[in-house]
Order: sequence, then C-alpha cells, then structure tokens
Amino acid sequence: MLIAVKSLANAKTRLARDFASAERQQLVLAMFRDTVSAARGAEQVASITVVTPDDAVAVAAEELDAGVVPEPVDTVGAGSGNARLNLALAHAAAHVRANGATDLVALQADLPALTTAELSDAIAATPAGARSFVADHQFVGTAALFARNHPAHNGLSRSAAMRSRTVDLAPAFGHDSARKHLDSGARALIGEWPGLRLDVDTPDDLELAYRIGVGPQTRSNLEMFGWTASLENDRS
Ligand SMILES: Nc1nc2c(ncn2[C@@H]2O[C@H](COP(=O)(O)OP(=O)(O)OP(=O)(O)O)[C@@H](O)[C@H]2O)c(=O)[nH]1
Ligand SMILES: C=C(OP(=O)(O)O)C(=O)O
Repeated sequence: MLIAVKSLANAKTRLARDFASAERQQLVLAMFRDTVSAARGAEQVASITVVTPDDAVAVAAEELDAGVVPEPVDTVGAGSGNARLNLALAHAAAHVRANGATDLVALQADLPALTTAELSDAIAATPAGARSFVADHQFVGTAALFARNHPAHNGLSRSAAMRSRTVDLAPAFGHDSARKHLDSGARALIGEWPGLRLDVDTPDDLELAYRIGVGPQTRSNLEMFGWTASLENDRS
C-alpha cells in the first residue's frame, strides 16, 4: 500500500478558514495516523509505504511501522501539485515493486472515517490483471487506486513473466481524477464504503466524516481545538 503526503505546511489549505496553521498541520497528521491505523488492519495489506518530503510525516509513519520513501527529487519543478503527487506515487510504486510487491493500492491520506472492514471489502472486490479504483463520495475524486498484476503463467522466463504480468499503477490523481481513472481504463468499484469514500478536503467534508465517526486521533484533536464544541453550538 502506498500513501503520499505533501509538506504539512502546505497541506489542507481548504481548511484554513476553520484551523490556524499549527492546528491544521496537527489535524492532517492525526487524519493520516487514523488512516494508516485503519488500513494496516486489513489482512490483504502486507506493507504500507509513505512517500513524503515532510520529516514529521516520516516520523509518524515510522512510529506506525510504515516504510518511508523520500520524495523523489525529479518532482521539484514538475509543474502543478498534482503532477508532483502522481510522480511521487509512481516513484513509490516502482520502489515497492523492485522489492517484490505485486499488487498495489494507492490510498488517500485523509480518510479519518475509514474502517478496516470497508477497505478489506473493497480490496476483495478488485479484479486481478487490471487497474480499479474507489471514487470519492461525489464521484469526482479518487479515494483509492488499485493495480493488480496478471496471475502467473507457465512457460516464460522469470523476467519475461514478471514483465508480462505487470499492471502499472499509472496514477492520475488530482482534479476530476475519477473521470481520469475511468477514461484510462481503470474499473470503478461498486460498494457501500462511506468512510473510504470520504476524503476530507473542506470543513463540510470534515463535518460529514465526524458524523460518520472519525478515528481516535482525529477525534481527540478536534475536541482539543474546540471544533466539536463549535459544531454543537452551530446546531443549537
Ligand atoms: N508526496 C506528495 N504528496 C502529495 C503531493 N501533493 C499532494 N499530495 C498528497 O495528495 C493528497 C491530495 O492532495 P491535494 O488535494 O493536492 O492537497 P490537500 O493538502 O489534500 O488539500 P489542499 O491544500 O486544500 O488542496 C494529500 O494527501 C496530499 O498530502 C506532493 O507533491 N507530494
Ligand atoms: C487528489 C485528489 O484528492 P483531493 O480531493 O484531496 O484533491 C483526488 O481525488 O484525485
């Protein structure tokens, strides 16, 4: 499993209205921790690799027993943030495949309401020998992208077999990525996975995730920042 996280100082700018910079960075880390904790419970997830330029994210990843791949240098000057994100994921994919991984999933880092059961269920629905994805709850973005290799066949040399079996991740995250993944041949997975489909970008997403039920790190940070109390006040 691959997870990309950009520099915390630049993260979640769309939450800037509700959270000061230091709080926002802490919240991004908390959502990341809850996402990794839920993901690592899925029995199909053999390892988690985080690609990031941020030292604090790398430390948090290591504390959660995830591997860390430094941000590739060629992403500097790679144009838009999304181009950098996709280069970072492709770099991490090459890294884990060089170390023996076959089936890949690129998971968003901001899924605080993710449950192990729904991720496990989604992985079980992925076709072999193909790319597939779980769209976000609005069917605009992508919560998770999967690339499963073709099953092994006999009669080829080991290297030829590896080449012919490989299904590239070909990540196309960013604006309208559900459409981009569909248009590039990835299959949209069907299933009721509300936490998996809810990546948090805006205050409205955060409120929705909170109502579904967020993980303990996210919850305690939101309580500490007084955000949950303000939610109650807004409702009364
Ligand atoms: N390693 C890495 N991860 C990235 C990069 N750009 C984005 N990401 C990650 O990809 C996911 C989606 O990123 P964005 O939607 O662009 O940014 P965001 O921080 O979620 O939100 P905004 O600042 O509000 O756009 C987040 O988990 C980011 O941390 C990058 O250049 N490198
Ligand atoms: C990059 C993506 O996520 P976000 O919604 O965080 O921009 C995406 O969905 O492809």
